[in-house]
Amino acid sequence: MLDIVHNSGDDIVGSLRGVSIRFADKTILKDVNLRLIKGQLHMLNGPSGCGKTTLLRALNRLNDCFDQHDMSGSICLKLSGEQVDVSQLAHKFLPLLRRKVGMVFQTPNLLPGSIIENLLLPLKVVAGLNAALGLARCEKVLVQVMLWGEVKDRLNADAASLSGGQQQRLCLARALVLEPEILLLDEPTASLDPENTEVIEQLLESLKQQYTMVMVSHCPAQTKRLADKVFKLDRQQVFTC
Ligand SMILES: Nc1ncnc2c1ncn2[C@@H]1O[C@H](COP(=O)(O)OP(=O)(O)OP(=O)(O)O)[C@@H](O)[C@H]1O
Repeated sequence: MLDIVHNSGDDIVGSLRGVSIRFADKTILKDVNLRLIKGQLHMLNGPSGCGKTTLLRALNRLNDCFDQHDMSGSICLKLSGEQVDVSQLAHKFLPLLRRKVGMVFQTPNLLPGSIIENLLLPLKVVAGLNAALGLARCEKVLVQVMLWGEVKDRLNADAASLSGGQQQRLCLARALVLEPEILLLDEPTASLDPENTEVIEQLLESLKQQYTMVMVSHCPAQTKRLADKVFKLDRQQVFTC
């Protein structure tokens, strides 16, 4: 079913048409059609194992990392003002796609190293930026994720010494430092206590206008607090609420 929303074409930053995804002989999603609207937080809900993470990963082709994966249909994203058919992108463009479509995972997955290295390394490897140029950008994103005040005096400390909530904010900063346009968030508060969950939720609320977000959540209250649009996944289909 096509998501019928009367948005001007300019507002649509993503269109999935007839997307089906299989792992080996198991169909996970079948003939999915949906639209992503600029600056909105789109929430994916649904029972465990229904394919929420699989759908997220399709948007930046992370499912390609797994064997026996097969996808058909088209996923068009508007990136840097141009329509890109993600499903047809050659492998050599995937690092650029993943830079523009950043992802934050359920549990913080920091790189081994210091706080600042967690930001400078992706900047160097993915964006080719040297440390001198990168530092200003690191400060900007650490401010953006409300972490600067807590880490500015210990940027060279081991990132693993941060609390769980701080680590998750650093993971968000690591995605933001690459200047993405779309953010994929896979249950980003699942491993956090209520206090840290609230901090991350405030943060996501503040990022809404600047980024188009697609997020997975199992929590109805969180969905109510954050979502501009809800997609419910069930029995291989996606329904717009
Ligand atoms: N790399 C993979 N190889 C084979 N099967 C996979 C792979 N990734 C996911 N699956 C299968 O696809 C189905 C959907 O998984 P997915 O992780 O997308 O569900 P989910 O809705 O995010 O679940 P949860 O809410 O429990 O995190 C599951 O049956 C899972 O076992």
